Amino acid sequence: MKTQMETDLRLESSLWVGNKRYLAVLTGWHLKWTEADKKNRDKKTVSVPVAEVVGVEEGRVEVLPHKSVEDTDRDFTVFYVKRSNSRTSSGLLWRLGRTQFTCPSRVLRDQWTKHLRTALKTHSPLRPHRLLVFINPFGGKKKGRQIYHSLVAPVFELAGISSHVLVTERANQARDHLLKKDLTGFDGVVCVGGDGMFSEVLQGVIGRTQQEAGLCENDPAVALQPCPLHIGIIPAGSTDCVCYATVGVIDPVTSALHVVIGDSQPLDVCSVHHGPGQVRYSVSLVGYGFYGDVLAESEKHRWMGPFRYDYSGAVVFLSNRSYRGTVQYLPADPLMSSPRDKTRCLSGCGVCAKSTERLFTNSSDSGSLYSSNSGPFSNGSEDEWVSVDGRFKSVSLTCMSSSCAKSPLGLSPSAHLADGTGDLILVWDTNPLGFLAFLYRHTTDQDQFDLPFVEVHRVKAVRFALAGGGEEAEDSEGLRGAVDGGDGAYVENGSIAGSQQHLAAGANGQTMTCEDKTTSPFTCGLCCRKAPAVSVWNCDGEILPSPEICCRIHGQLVRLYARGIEDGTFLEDCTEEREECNRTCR
Ligand SMILES: CCCCCCCCCCCCC/C=C/[C@@H](O)[C@H](COP(=O)(O)O)NC(=O)CCCCCCCCCCCCCCC
Ligand SMILES: Nc1ncnc2c1ncn2[C@@H]1O[C@H](COP(=O)(O)OP(=O)(O)O)[C@@H](O)[C@H]1O
Ligand SMILES: [Ca+2]
Repeated sequence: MKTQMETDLRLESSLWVGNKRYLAVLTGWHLKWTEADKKNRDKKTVSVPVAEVVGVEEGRVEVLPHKSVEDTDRDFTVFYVKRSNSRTSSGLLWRLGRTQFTCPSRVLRDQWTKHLRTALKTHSPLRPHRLLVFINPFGGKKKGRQIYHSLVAPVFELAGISSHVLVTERANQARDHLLKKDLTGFDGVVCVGGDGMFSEVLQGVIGRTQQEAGLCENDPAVALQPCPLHIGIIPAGSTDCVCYATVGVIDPVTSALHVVIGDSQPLDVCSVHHGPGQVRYSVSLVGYGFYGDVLAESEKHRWMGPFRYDYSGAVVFLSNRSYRGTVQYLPADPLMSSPRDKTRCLSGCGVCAKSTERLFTNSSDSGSLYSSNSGPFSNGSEDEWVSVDGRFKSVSLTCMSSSCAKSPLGLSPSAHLADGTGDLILVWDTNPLGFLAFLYRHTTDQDQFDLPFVEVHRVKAVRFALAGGGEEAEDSEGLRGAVDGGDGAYVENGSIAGSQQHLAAGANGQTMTCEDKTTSPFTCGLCCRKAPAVSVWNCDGEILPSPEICCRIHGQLVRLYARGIEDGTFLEDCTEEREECNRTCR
């Protein structure tokens, strides 16, 4: 049955596109045009969801590279999202589609443009009108400014968005701006840069929301307030993992189009408490051991650009370190999903939708996946925690798949963007070949968890402590956890004598000079034969000063201008008529 709104907006006319006549129809939800003078079976219909119309302009208009308007009074131009199936990435590339229509009269032209604009307002309530844009001019290959001005700004302009652009002059400027300045009138914040830049915006937006709600964000027991400002990411960094995992491609135009049509993707956030009053937020990687060491090493080679991670990855791999520690985790409900279930979180994901229901319809949860009596930090829940200790090559926690160009399926391919859980990946000490196999599997579709020294758990919270309360004086294989796998062959590499200096460095967050005068404790595995006993935490590309942390996943704390990864194979089935499709074509 048609709704009143659909009936009111319906418009049907015979229009021209070039020298062909089309029957154009605007219903409540779609704009369609079908060739009029063809036999039935040759007829092609182009169908664009109103939600994916970017803008409507009078005249014959071109946009990229520069806007030009040929002002004729019977023409109008529609700009919309057009998909192309990119073979190199997991999602779909979006391009700006453009069709110029000619009407029989000016009156009809004005009717079309008016109806289309009304339909846009009605169907896309989240389209931004005013955006705050931060550009990191030094991210990735240092092309942030160019990317924004040549590819993104014209799309924003076409969609009638007014943008306030700030090119940052120092690290943390975007975060401080969001924490302190007047943000009235902005619908969203866009960051042009990499994961580090996104992380700044994340800290700022979450911090500001909690300040305004009068909540203490440093308290891991507090249910944080979801953020009202949407965040858009224009990828111009090194790893660009948050963009890749939420859109499926690294492409500034695709991301700009998600912003202008007001797409909305909720995202889980992990609060990482790393000392009294110290909190950071992460969405992709909280990693100790390998990923911490790679980040620490890579900071010395920033001049290499994105390649610094490959270089540092190889250096750290060759240094063959492992670290002792105690990991505790609070398992998530195993009936909801599992990190080994081989499903993927795609646009319109059912698991995330169930989580939205649980989060926002159950009032006793007061906006949190933790009810008051089963929360990880409330009294009486200690027995729900699982504890393992031993020697690890790497301990990682991710709230989402963390896919990126290096690893197209990511750190945890079945993780969900918005299910209120994270995946904890424990890689026990093993021989270098085993660890290389683990790393290598990230670049293929082989299961990196199907190895005897790897385990993965879907969790709501995690705690990490140095084994023996930070006293790294003894190194006992007896501390090894119950899970078998690592052969302990390289235990001597982590032997402690002589490495106290490095332990102090890790714990205080200071850079110290090792006995052999290297500048960082993280390279001493190569230069002084005695590896440090303690690694650092990599929190979305930021080194944390403390090795002892406590993490909690906050379900759907922020929203991005994105819609999750669109499944290209699905699209192939429904390019003609997309009426029934509520996933890719919504
Ligand atoms: C043998 C090939 C191994 C490939 C292993 C690929 C694993 C990739 C997992 C990537 C997870 C990414 C999570 C995102 C982290 C970002 O927040 C964060 C900040 O990004 P930004 O600088 O863009 O702001 N990025 C990072 O911390 C970088 C982590 C990257 C790790 C790459 C490791 C490469 C390893 C290469 C090993 C080579 C072994 C060679 C043996 C001879
Ligand atoms: N103007 C600036 N100068 C120096 N550092 C900056 C500036 N603006 C942002 N940053 C910092 O640069 C770091 C890396 O930025 P990012 O955009 O993530 O690039 P990349 O992906 O190459 O690391 C971020 O942590 C951010 O805080
Ligand atoms: Ca999640």
